[in-house]
Amino acid sequence: MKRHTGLIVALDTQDVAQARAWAGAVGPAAGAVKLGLEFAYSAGLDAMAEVAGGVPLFLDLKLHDIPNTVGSAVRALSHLRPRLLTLHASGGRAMMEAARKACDEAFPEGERPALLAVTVLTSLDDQALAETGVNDTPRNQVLRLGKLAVSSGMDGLVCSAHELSPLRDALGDAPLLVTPGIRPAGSQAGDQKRIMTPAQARDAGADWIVVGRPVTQAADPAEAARAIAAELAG
Ligand SMILES: O=C(O)c1cc(=O)[nH]c(=O)n1[C@@H]1O[C@H](COP(=O)(O)O)[C@@H](O)[C@H]1O
Repeated sequence: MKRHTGLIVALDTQDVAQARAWAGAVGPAAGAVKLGLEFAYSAGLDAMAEVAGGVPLFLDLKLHDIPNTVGSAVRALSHLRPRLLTLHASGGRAMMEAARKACDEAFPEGERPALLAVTVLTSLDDQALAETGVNDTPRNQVLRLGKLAVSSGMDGLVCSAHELSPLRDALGDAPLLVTPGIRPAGSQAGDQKRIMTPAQARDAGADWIVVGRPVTQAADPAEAARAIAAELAG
């Protein structure tokens, strides 16, 4: 199946004016903008909806706590009306089910965010994952957590593009698969370990790619976002 792959730009900054300027610049090329922990802890949650403006908001708060706390946190976020919301799959089944229930109860039908379970961070390679006590490859751990997350009611997963093909084989077309760790040819990997280019991620079956620094640190972020959108459409 030929799949449409959209671009999400990660606006990682503490500066509200900067985030607003980036959102305006990349908005025409991006299907959504992502605001995460750095922005939330500095500018606050209400600034997130304001900064996104008319662009759909990916609220990347990576919730990870006991079920009661995560469920309550999801309820407390409902006024922000994000399109996508993250939590950690490693929080376990009961935590994800509590998030699902809270989301279904607190958000009106048709305005519920897609709940995305983060599997294995794209900054982890085999060795770094082993140091956390997981004696398996990132690929197998992503598959394990991905199956758990989908069977716990999650709408999709955050994973690296390297795991897309085994996830599609195991879980089919339905789950939204969202891949950070995307680096256009020639750009710096930085702290990302499991990386692919936009076109490679598209061909492997991503619904969305998430790109931050290669866009926001470019001389012309609007042009960088346009070039990635063009690569995805090509
Ligand atoms: O949940 C995420 O969005 C996420 C998960 C993950 O495994 N890896 C990852 O990089 N991210 C986020 O995706 C963005 C990637 O940014 P760049 O590395 O600058 O392109 C950051 O905002 C990360 O917080």
